[in-house]
Parts: sequence; structure tokens; C-alpha cells
Amino acid sequence: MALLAPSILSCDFSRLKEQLLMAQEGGVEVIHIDVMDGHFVPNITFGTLIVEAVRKILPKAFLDVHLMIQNPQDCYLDFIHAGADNISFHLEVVPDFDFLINLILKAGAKASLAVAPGTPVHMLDQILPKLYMVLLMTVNPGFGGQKIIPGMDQKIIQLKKKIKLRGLNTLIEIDGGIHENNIEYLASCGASIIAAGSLIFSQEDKITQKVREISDKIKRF
Ligand SMILES: O=C(CO)[C@@H](O)[C@H](O)COP(=O)(O)O
Ligand SMILES: [Fe+2]
Repeated sequence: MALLAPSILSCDFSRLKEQLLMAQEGGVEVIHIDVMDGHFVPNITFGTLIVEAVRKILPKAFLDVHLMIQNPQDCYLDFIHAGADNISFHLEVVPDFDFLINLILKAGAKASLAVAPGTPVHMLDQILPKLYMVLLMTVNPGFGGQKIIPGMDQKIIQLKKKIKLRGLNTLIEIDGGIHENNIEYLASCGASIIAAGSLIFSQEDKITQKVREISDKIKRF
């Protein structure tokens, strides 16, 4: 069953609690949290305090933390202590990603690798069995509200095929530019966690309704 993971990057931070509770009311189980450091990507977003706050507001949600930072090895543990259930870091910035995956697992969280649109999936071949998810970025990391990059469907299909052929359970998460016009198709390609920011949080007072509607559309995959 494909699951929606609302990305709080697009929420109204003056109404964080209210909007998270609306998402929960709609049945959300996963919350996607984008951490940006102004180095790996130009923007700076938030750190562990926001993860702690989301954990407090939604004690049972699965917190999917997407680290778009240059040195994830320096702070992955702080995010786990703050309440992250999954840590995704970018393959592009950690040459010894196997080592960091082991550290995350040892700390008791799920470990996943994020890959930018231009990074080929064969880079994951060795590490795939250890990963909880592969986070396929469907836009260039750094900003919400972008348009999906064409051809990302083929990347999902290619990765799904690899996972299946090897009899693995690794999940595929997609992130960026997901909207009503592509979400069902991308779920049918093999994406089972679908991060969406503007699609959900541009709804302001209709977040609950939107979450229900979208979750309903993708649950058959
Ligand atoms: O990691 C990122 C952006 O770098 C995402 O998680 C965005 O938050 C997705 O936003 P939308 O494209 O859904 O508005
Ligand atoms: Fe993200």
C-alpha cells in the first residue's frame, strides 16, 4: 500500500501544530521533514528542535527525516535522539555511505539513502539490502514547489525491478513535484512512500480532506 508523507517544508510554521493535527486527522502515518544546511543546498531550514516539536505533537507518527546537508555524519545522532524514525542522507556527499548506514542502524533508526535526479541508481547496487528506503528525488533538492523532472518514472521502474529481482523489501520513496496529475501513475511505477509538500499544505484549512483524498487514490498500489 502506497503511503502519503506530507512534507512540512510547505506548512505554515505559525500554525505547525494545528496543521500537523489536521494531517493526522486525515490518517497520515508518515511525516517528511526536510533539513537543509545552506551548503549542500542553498536554503537553510530547521534542525533538531523542529523534529522534537513534531515528535511531541504526533507521538505515534513515523518521522522521516531527509538530511540535505553536507556532513550528515556530524549530526545524524542528534536527529535520532530528537525523534527521527528514519534518516535519509544524500549518497552524493558521503563517499563511505556504508559506514554511516551502519552507524544509523546501530543507533536504532532506519537508514535510507537519498539520490538526486542526476545520480544513477546503479550506485546503490551494493548497499541496497541494508537500506530501509531509497529516496529518489524527483526534483533537484533544495526547494519546495518545483515541477517534477521528466523521466523520473523510468528511474522508479528501473529501481523497482532491481529490488524485485533480488527479492528485497527496500521501499522507494519519491520526493518533489508530486501532484494530483502524477501521483497515481508514480505509485503504479513502484513508489510506496510519497512525500508531498505544496500539494498538501497549500490547502490551509482543507488539509484533512486533501490528505484523505490523496491517500485514498494511492492506497491500492
Ligand atoms: O526535499 C524536498 C525539496 O528539496 C521536498 O521534500 C519538498 O518539500 C517537496 O515539496 P513539493 O515539491 O512537494 O512542494
Ligand atoms: Fe524531502
